[in-house]
Amino acid sequence: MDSGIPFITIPDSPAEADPEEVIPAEGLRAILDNLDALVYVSDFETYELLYMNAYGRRIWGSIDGRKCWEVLQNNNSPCDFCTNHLLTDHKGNPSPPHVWEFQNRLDGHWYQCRDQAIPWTDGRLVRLEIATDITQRKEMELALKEAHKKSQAAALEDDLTGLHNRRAFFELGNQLLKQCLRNRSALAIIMFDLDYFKQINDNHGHDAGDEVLRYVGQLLKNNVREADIAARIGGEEFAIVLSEAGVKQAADLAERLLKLMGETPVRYGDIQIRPSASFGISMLRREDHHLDTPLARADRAMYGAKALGRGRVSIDA
Ligand SMILES: Nc1nc2c(ncn2[C@@H]2O[C@H](COP(=O)(O)OP(=O)(O)OP(=O)(O)O)[C@@H](O)[C@H]2O)c(=O)[nH]1
Repeated sequence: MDSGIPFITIPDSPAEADPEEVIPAEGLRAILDNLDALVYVSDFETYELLYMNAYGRRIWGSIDGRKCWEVLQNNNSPCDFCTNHLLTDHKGNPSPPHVWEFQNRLDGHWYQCRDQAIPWTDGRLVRLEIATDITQRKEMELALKEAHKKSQAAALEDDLTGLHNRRAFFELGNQLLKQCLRNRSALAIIMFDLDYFKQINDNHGHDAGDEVLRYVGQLLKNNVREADIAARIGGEEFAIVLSEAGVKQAADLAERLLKLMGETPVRYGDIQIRPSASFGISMLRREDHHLDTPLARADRAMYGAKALGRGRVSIDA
């Protein structure tokens, strides 16, 4: 089929047309074929393509005897996202244009489509789509969204260890606390502080100290459940919120972390550092309404562990 349209008139129908305003087919074809947009027309019932401008024919070739879904998507049946049903009302009259965005499954390009039911030259209603390629804009939007997500994540992440930072610890920890209060389930807090960390810095340098902190971060990532919150809340201070965990579970985890610190040394150049830490544990109480309160009890217990000689776990009574 020739992709040109016979005489089309502006305004509405040939009957009302002023001969002065009739645009010859060549003129109309020139306009449509030079648009930087895809324009096509298809039959509502048969999906047969009745017209496609040069923009589309350059991509998909001849439309002769082909259906829109064969040409545009290389499908064997109508597209599952076809919008034809949105283009007429329940009486079968044209609805306002439907504007939407979609990604072509064949070429991956994004298009903004403006779909509309219009009367065709023989009077029947047909589908008109005008689609503009918005791939560049879409890619920019997606890149921006990704960057936004990353910057949001970075604001909650501790740069050195990749653990949650202090802000994230309180934000997420308080959410967990409220959930546990609502469900009347247990919640445990572990807090620990590395022992004699100043000496590590003094003896081996600040970079060696940083390596120890990274090592502790990795230790927590490997041993703390995803549902729990592990954070670096100060220079050499860490804390973990364990949801639905009792005191024994928390003490077991603290003992395991302490043991692992002793067993697997941190390698820094040709030296090995075996860090140690003092742990304090507290349990959520019904009257706690903010993480500050059980954290302060875990902190007290931790100083108890320091006072008792370090490298141990102390539980808030
Ligand atoms: N390398 C490194 N050191 C840090 C960082 N943040 C804090 N520190 C150091 O951590 C040390 C903490 O020292 P102290 O508070 O005296 O604690 P400690 O030496 O661990 O002694 P105890 O806690 O009593 O066992 C200080 O020397 C800080 O400079 C960091 O990000 N990197």
